[in-house]
Amino acid sequence: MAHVDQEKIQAAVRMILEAVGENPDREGLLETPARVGRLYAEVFAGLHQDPREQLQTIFNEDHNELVLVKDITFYSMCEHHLVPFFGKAHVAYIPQGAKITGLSKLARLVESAARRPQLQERLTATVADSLVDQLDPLGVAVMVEAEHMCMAMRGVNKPGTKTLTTAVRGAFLEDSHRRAEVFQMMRQ
Ligand SMILES: Nc1nc2c(ncn2[C@@H]2O[C@H](COP(=O)(O)OP(=O)(O)OP(=O)(O)O)[C@@H](O)[C@H]2O)c(=O)[nH]1
Ligand SMILES: [Zn+2]
Repeated sequence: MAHVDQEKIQAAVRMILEAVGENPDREGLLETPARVGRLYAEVFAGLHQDPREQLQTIFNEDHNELVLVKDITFYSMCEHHLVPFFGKAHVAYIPQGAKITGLSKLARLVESAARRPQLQERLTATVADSLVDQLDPLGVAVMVEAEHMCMAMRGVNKPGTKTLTTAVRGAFLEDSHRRAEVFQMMRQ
């Protein structure tokens, strides 16, 4: 809850309720500004973190083959409309120099990068670049599949669309076979 000005959020939510023609003093809405304040503290908790900090657990294990954690569910907030986009991230890397990280740390990395006003492309690139920075791996491949509520419930009104973004670094960039293989494993 740190770093979030609860008083300011509550005043702002009250103003939004008034602006849309609601009565913020009716019984059902009395606690809403406080609830939204707590909600924002949670969904924007990554904003004051450096996602790379999630990768501080490093094991000395000489495994120079693919590591892939698939189907990491995440919820993020579209920075244009402040409504959710959500889906799954698939994170792969090929370690080198006997530097591997804890598997859960890959999911924590996605969480940290997602919990802020975000773009899907930036989320994808941030996950890939954090791994490059912290582990100096031979290669990194990240794929994110998401549905954007701003496309589903308003605007173009197209529920059910899926947006896929990728970020590849190192060996996956240079070797099209490796890249095709890892993308196939991610989509299986
Ligand atoms: N590239 C990218 N675009 C996104 C993402 N999230 C939302 N958008 C898009 O951001 C765009 C914002 O477009 P604007 O024309 O400024 O806003 P708008 O009038 O609300 O646009 P519509 O959604 O088309 O109604 C829309 O096309 C959204 O689909 C994202 O993660 N990446
Ligand atoms: Zn949006």
